[in-house]
Amino acid sequence: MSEKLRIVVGSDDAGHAYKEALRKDLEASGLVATVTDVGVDADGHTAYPKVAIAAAEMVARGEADRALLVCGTGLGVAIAANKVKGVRAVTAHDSFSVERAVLSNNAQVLTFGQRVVGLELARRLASEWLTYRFDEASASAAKVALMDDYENKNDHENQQEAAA
Ligand SMILES: O=C[C@H](O)[C@H](O)COP(=O)(O)O
Repeated sequence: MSEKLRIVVGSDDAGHAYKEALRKDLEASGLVATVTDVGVDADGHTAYPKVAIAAAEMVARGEADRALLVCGTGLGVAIAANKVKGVRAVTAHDSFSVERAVLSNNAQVLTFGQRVVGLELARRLASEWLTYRFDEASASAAKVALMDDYENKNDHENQQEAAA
């Protein structure tokens, strides 16, 4: 098995219970090096974009390998995490999508909806997720690179416009 993963977990209040359960599973996993919890705590009411962006920024800075985020649907935290440059976040509630999120899309962020998926399925999907590693030599790598190219090109053009 590849190197152990550094994982950041986060949720809003709608995803708090699942985030707590998943964090405990991750902490007990032999495939995980570290778990960082960016909230919320039991009394927390931080809006989902703030938590998701904080977690995704840790991934973008290289402080975490992956993030596992939970909100009511999983959608809001995915949308917010995808605003962070270099981050690919997906919501996936089935086994095949979780596998392909890593092997096809090199997504570093997986999100669940506490109001959508059962807890035991979410726990199983998270444990499967830990076993996958993106293969930079695979045919999928060139497709992922197209997204990075687009993001970097836009960034460069925006910087040039700002400087003009
Ligand atoms: O995507 C958003 C989440 O589901 C969130 O937990 C709930 O958001 P809402 O309160 O705006 O419906």
